[in-house]
Amino acid sequence: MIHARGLARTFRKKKQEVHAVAGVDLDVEAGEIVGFLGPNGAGKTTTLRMLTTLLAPTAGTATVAGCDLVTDPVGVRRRIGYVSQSGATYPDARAGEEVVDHARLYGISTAEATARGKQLFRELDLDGLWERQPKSMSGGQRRRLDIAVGLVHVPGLVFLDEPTTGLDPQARANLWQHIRGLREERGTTVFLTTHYLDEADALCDRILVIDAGRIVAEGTPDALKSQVGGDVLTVTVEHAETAGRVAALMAALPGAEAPQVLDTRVVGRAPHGGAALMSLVRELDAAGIPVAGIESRRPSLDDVFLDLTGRSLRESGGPPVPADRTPAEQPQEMAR
Ligand SMILES: Nc1ncnc2c1ncn2[C@@H]1O[C@H](COP(=O)(O)OP(=O)(O)OP(=O)(O)O)[C@@H](O)[C@H]1O
Repeated sequence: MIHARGLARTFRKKKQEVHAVAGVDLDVEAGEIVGFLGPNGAGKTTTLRMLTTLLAPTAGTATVAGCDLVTDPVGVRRRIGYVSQSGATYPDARAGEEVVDHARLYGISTAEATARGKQLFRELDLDGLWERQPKSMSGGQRRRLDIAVGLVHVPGLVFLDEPTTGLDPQARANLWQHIRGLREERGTTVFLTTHYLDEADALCDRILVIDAGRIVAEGTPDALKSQVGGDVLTVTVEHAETAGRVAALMAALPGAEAPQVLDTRVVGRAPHGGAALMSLVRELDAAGIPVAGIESRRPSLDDVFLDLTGRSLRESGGPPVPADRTPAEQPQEMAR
């Protein structure tokens, strides 16, 4: 459904070139739900804007929904839906009109567009808002309206740029259900960006991780998590001055990696977390170190992220990487 090779986009900013997307290869098969994850400024939106023909690539080739991105952009546009981060509805129009007008652009009759629009309003919990102006809707309602607009022409491939940002947990869960339903009932392929790791984990068949304009990992959520060696051990000490001794004990566990000390928290990784935890508890006890909490957990997608990008996705927000610096030279935002 999407096949891109060497896709790249460079911007000039204050006399400096920024390789927003620096040669991306990606393949998305029909019927897949694929999540595109990366820290702020990694190149997600730029990639989406290229794949949806809104931005010309500076290099590379791609076919999207069977059409060549560069030589047949109209063919691409006919076959896709795109819900941008900022949305595309006019604040003064009527919500229902927006949906119907969008469908009409795709040659759908007013009657059919209205029926589809009303069904989407029901599914997305927008019932009763058909006549409402977007400017008087809540942020979450407007987001769901954007999504209704992006889906009303029943595209075979949908691009969603952070679809659930600003939605409350119930609205997010509804939308996930709707996205799964699109795939199950209509075989729709979905390519989405998100900052929510639980969303990527719960919804996506496969995840692509982009950092500094390059794909740095891809796989199913489980495969990515199993790449992270060992379980995550966290000990919270009562007095920060004892954290160093705890880190030394943790580092001495069989197969452990160098732990991090974050004030009163010591975080490390070791294989077989349960057994490692038991032996750590014994040693802490023997050393007489007072502990406020101790836990072992399976690695999460955030741990995968931290491993791959040196940053936590939740706390990312770093500056763009100038073109003359490699991803490895990117400033590390968070102490590891
Ligand atoms: N029109 C533009 N002109 C100059 N630089 C740009 C432009 N658009 C994007 N960039 C830069 O390209 C890089 C990638 O931006 P992009 O918006 O694709 O990142 P992103 O991964 O979508 O980030 P976020 O998660 O914050 O939305 C950033 O450094 C950004 O500042």
